[in-house]
Amino acid sequence: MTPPVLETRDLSLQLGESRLLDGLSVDFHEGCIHALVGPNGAGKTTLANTLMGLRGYRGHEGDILLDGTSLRGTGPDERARRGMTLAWQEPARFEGLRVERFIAAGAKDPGEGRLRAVLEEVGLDPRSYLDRAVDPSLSGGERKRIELASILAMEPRIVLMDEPDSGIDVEALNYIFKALKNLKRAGATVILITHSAEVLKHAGDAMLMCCGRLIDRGPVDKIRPYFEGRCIPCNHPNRPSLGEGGRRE
Ligand SMILES: Nc1ncnc2c1ncn2[C@@H]1O[C@H](COP(=O)(O)OP(=O)(O)OP(=O)(O)O)[C@@H](O)[C@H]1O
Repeated sequence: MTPPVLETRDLSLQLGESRLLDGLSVDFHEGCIHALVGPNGAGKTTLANTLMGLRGYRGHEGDILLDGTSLRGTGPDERARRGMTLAWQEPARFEGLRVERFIAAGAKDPGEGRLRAVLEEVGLDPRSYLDRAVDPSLSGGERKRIELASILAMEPRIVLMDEPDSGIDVEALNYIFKALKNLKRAGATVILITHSAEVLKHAGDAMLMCCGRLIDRGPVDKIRPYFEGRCIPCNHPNRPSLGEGGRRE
């Protein structure tokens, strides 16, 4: 495997009383699609926010390295400049901005031909969408696809995607899978947060998180039992099958 592009070393994040990340050491590689899975509240989005250096997530212990260099002291703008991008569960709206300008804003090549191509790549007809406003008149799925188009246009090195399939119909999902394949082919590192066994199939490896910790990591088949209700035992406080002190009954 190639050296890691992005890695965390003993990464922990305490917010108030809660330890949201707890000693996470993980690495992410060029041209790989890494799935990040785990139950609600496991800390997946928190990890994505921390990797991206968002406000409120920078007071962590441990380190995050990009190309072997610590990202300590850098914010999301600097990380974006170095090729990192995050697609949220609920994409930002940038109310009123035209789709064309929204996509062009971060595009490596903001030429109209490229903007049209990325819209087509996510299955949206540029003739119908380039002039639309990014506002509530777009459906949730349309907004999500437009955000994905904007990410493709950025030609990022590292893409963090939080549940790219949520609110997406079957046809659109196929476009997302194609876009993932293209990102991988272009050498991007994709970190895919998902609750879907279908999406998991498109990853090269998977990481199972729970309670802010890395529980297991390996080929997708190793992690698949989690999706079949056969979770790897851990001390998740919300598990009904756990007795006092977090032990299995
Ligand atoms: N800013 C915050 N302050 C305090 N607690 C937080 C904060 N952000 C998240 N949490 C808590 O941290 C835990 C992890 O949340 P996170 O959103 O990272 O989980 P997740 O694995 O992405 O879950 P889901 O699958 O439900 O999206 C949750 O218990 C959440 O309530």
